[in-house]
Amino acid sequence: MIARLLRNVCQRAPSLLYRVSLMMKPQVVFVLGGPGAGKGTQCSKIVESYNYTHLSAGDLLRAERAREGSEFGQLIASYIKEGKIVPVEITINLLRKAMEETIKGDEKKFRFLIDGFPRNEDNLQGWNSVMDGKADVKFVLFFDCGNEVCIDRCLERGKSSGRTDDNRESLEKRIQTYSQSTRPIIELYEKLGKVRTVDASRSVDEVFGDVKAILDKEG
Ligand SMILES: Nc1ncnc2c1ncn2[C@@H]1O[C@H](COP(=O)(O)OP(=O)(O)O)[C@@H](O)[C@H]1O
Ligand SMILES: O=c1ccn([C@@H]2O[C@H](COP(=O)(O)OP(=O)(O)O)[C@@H](O)[C@H]2O)c(=O)[nH]1
Ligand SMILES: [Mg+2]
Repeated sequence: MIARLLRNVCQRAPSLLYRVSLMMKPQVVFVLGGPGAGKGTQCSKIVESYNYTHLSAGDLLRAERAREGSEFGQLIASYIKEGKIVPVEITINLLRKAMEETIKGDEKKFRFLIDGFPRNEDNLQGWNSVMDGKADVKFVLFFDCGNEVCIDRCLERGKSSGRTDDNRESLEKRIQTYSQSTRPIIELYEKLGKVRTVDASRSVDEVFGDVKAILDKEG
């Protein structure tokens, strides 16, 4: 009797598990750090080995800027060049849509690396008002890197990136925005015990070694 019951449960387990996975709330890791700290590079490496979808807020904004007929193209272009942070109403919609489309395409894809967001108080408020209760922020993966290294990496990237903001003038503004607006957000999460910090000034592989240790521990 008990054996039959157990066999029944075991046979049904895969479908039960599948149903549970359908109900999974999106699990989010915010990926933060200065311009050029290596957020995008490390996210690309993470998705090769872990079950995460990488969403770069900057990439989504650049795509929206390039989209024909976008009512926000001009605004986004000027904010990016000036190193300012785009009003959250625009960014949060792009992020929400990207998350929804990912989950719609495959219900098992509910883990997200949200790269380069939230960058200021406005971003955080926008996230909380739109996503609160709809997604869990597991932790912030913080790529800690000195300003000089960040600037050098972006200038090097600027030789081939075609980005309008990988130049000295924009970079000075981006670094200022990072110090004044983004660092306080990281500190806020730090107080909640939600920041996992990696020394990002080392080689890509050394940095990734620490990232793997964090992800393996966090599950
Ligand atoms: N650990 C590293 N050491 C040296 N160069 C790096 C490292 N990580 C990334 N880079 C390079 O620095 C530039 C910025 O990296 P990227 O991942 O785009 O940073 P972010 O997304 O934080 O701006 C890129 O040209 C990238 O190839
Ligand atoms: O949530 C975001 C993310 C990016 N940006 C803008 O996009 C630029 C480039 O961001 P990205 O994350 O691509 O730059 P990175 O830090 O990776 O070099 C920023 O300086 C901002 O102007 C923004 O306004 N809101
Ligand atoms: Mg990036």
